[in-house]
Amino acid sequence: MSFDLLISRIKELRNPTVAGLDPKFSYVPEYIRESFLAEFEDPLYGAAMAVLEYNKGLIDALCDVVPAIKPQAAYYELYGWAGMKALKETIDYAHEKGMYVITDGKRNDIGTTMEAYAAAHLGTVNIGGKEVAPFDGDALTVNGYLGSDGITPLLNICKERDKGIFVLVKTSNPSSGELQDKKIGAEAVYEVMGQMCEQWGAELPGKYGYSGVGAVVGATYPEQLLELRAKMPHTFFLVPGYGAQGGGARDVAGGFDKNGLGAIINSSRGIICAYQKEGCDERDYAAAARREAIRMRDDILQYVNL
Ligand SMILES: O=C(O)c1cc(=O)[nH]c(=O)n1[C@@H]1O[C@H](COP(=O)(O)O)[C@@H](O)[C@H]1O
Repeated sequence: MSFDLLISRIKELRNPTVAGLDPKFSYVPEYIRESFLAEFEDPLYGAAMAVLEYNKGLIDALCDVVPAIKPQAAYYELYGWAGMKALKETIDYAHEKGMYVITDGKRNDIGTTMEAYAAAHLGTVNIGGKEVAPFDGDALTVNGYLGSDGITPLLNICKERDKGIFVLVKTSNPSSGELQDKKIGAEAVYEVMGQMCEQWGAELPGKYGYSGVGAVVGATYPEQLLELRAKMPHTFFLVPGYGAQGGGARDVAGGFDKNGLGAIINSSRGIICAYQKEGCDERDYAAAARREAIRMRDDILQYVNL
């Protein structure tokens, strides 16, 4: 009921990073796109299956180096029901290969509806007396700005099924300060949300000192990352914004504790589009992703005592 599983895998591979699987169709190598679109009459189905093939190649190349993947749900919803099938099969395939899965859904709603999101992504649904897990990710990104009603249903499921959540605290995007930096008394909105994460997490303690309620803090705000690390000692951070959004290894260093734990750094385009950046043969896309994942790991480990 915490991030113990994720942290164990990070320690085992000595790699505090996660590969974001945000498979925009133009990132999928042309030879895969063409073959799947030719095979299936329904373009949405063909596209979704091409994405799945691309993801499997990436997972095969990354699974012994990178502890986790973070599929971003938007890129699967894009292909309708077939995209949902691709998301589920991506999650299952990553699990088969020993990877931890953070479903990036940024879900939020009022209590009863949030229960449905929680059951869909982390829990089970009872159908005719049988408990079935629809997506079965290990963790889910969520928006906590609806307050406790939107978080409590997740805590129950995290407790029962050993899952975790990452709550948006200080996001990486340029306009995140429009609301998140506003002051409530002496504190910024993101600090208040950070304290709420610490409180929610008290119900889900973990053996490394980090609870099952994590926080999203962007690599593009290194000062806030450092500040929040000190103020949120029991909250594990998911740190997006490395690479394509301009964040570097020095920027993310403040997210870690003295044991080299406390954060996992995400790169999506940087890893999955590495072959385009390298300008190598598109058939080497998975090997290029692996090279970039290793480079990223070594880059970050310069600043992290893991
Ligand atoms: O929750 C997230 O993962 C997230 C939060 C945030 O503040 N900023 C952010 O970029 N993300 C996600 O992290 C990924 C970043 O992708 P790249 O910029 O390509 O590495 C995307 O899937 C974003 O949706």
